[in-house]
Order: sequence, then structure tokens, then C-alpha cells
Amino acid sequence: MPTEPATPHPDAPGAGTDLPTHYDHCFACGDQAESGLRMRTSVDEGPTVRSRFHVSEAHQGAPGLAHGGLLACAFDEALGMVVGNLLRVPAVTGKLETDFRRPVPVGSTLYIVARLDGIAGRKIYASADGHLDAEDGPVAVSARALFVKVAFEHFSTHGDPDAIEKLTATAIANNRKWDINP
Ligand SMILES: CCCCC/C=C\C/C=C\C/C=C\C/C=C\CCCC(=O)SCCNC(=O)CCNC(=O)[C@H](O)C(C)(C)COP(=O)(O)OP(=O)(O)OC[C@H]1O[C@@H](n2cnc3c(N)ncnc32)[C@H](O)[C@@H]1OP(=O)(O)O
Repeated sequence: MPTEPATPHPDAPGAGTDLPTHYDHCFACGDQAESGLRMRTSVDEGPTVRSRFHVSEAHQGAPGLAHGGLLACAFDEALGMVVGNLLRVPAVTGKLETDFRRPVPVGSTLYIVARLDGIAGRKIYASADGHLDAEDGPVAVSARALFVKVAFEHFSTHGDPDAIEKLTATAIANNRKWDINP
């Protein structure tokens, strides 16, 4: 199947919109996740979002440096946010590739810009760059991902159905519509 450009959903939030956390207990963006990454994300021009991750002592691998797995988590979140919020379809990460190009010290902030690259049937391609300490800082980490569209039931069948029901109710109450079922 040919890869086509990824066009944002007509109801997708516009540039400048600060996006809400998608789940309070999400390790990457939730306020309830102890030692979580507490990431914040907003929509930018193009099919892109911008996310910020402040690296704390709780995120270390080597002394004074961010753990690579947590950096991958931050990219999974930013990429998931660009897919979920701009395309408005339920999707899960099938593949995530990261390039660690510079060390990311504790106390630094990673400014991640994530973009939609294309769609081929259920497959959604996205990529991201993480700039160190400034929007135009040097790229410390970059990533590419394949997301796969799933039926909404993926989350209720394999995850916590009660939590999913509450999430859905909140999304409807906030007029956040989702295109479900691939
Ligand atoms: C997290 C959301 C909470 C719920 C909210 C609901 C809505 C969402 C709303 C907003 C979301 C906003 C933000 C989200 C932020 C962060 C998101 C984090 C996302 C994650 O962190 S999520 C956890 C990790 N993730 C998994 O837990 C996936 C486990 N996995 C599976 O559940 C299956 O594995 C699945 C479904 C992936 C595929 O299974 P399947 O049976 O449905 O489909 P199939 O295997 O046929 O694949 C179809 C086509 O994708 C190709 N394909 C698949 N996998 C590939 C790979 N790895 N490499 C290369 N190609 C691959 C095939 O080759 C085929 O391609 P082709 O059609 O060309 O043959």
C-alpha cells in the first residue's frame, strides 16, 4: 500500500493549543504518576506538536545523565500525542527507533518536536527531534516510529476497561471526538 501524506483531522486542535494529558496516570504526561516525566505538549504549525521534558534526578541512568529508556519514553509520548491528537484515531506504537546523539544531563530540558510523516492503511509514520535546553538547541536525540491504528476495544480488552470508560466520558464531555475502529 502506498504511503500518503498525513492530513490532520478537521476537528484536530489548532496551532497554539496546549494539549491536556491523555491519562492522569500516564508515566510520561500524567500528574498522578510518581517520578513521571510530567511532559507538556502543544500543537504547532504543520502536522507537528512540541513537547517539553525536564530531566530530574529521578530520571538518571548513569550518574547525572538521563536514562536512555526514559528518553525513549519521552519520544513515545511526543510521537503518540502527534498521532492521537492530530489524526484523532486510536493507535499504538508498533516500532520505535531512537538515535542518542548527545548526553542529556540532569537539570536540562529536552524540547521535542514531533511530526506526522505519512500513512499507509493502518500504519502511521512519525518522527521527532529533541533539542537540548532550547527550541533551537542542538539535537540530542531523534526518533522514528510506526504506530498502528487499532479498534478502541484494544484498550478495553487488553487494559483497564473502567479507566478507559472514564477517559471516554471525559473526552466526550470536553467535546474531543475520536474516529474509532480502523
Ligand atoms: C495510550 C492511549 C490510552 C487510551 C486513549 C484512547 C485513544 C487515544 C487518544 C489519545 C492518545 C494521545 C496520546 C498518546 C500518547 C502516548 C502513546 C503511547 C503509545 C504506546 O506506548 S502504546 C504501548 C506499546 N505498544 C503496544 O503495546 C502495541 C502491542 N502490539 C500490538 O497490539 C499489535 O502488535 C499491533 C496492534 C501493533 C499490530 O497487531 P495487529 O494484529 O492489529 O496488526 P498486524 O500485525 O497485521 O500489523 C498491521 C500492520 O502493521 C505492521 N506492523 C505491526 N507491527 C510492526 C512492527 N513492529 N514493525 C513493522 N511493522 C509492523 C504489520 O506488518 C502490518 O503491515 P501490513 O498491513 O503492511 O502487512
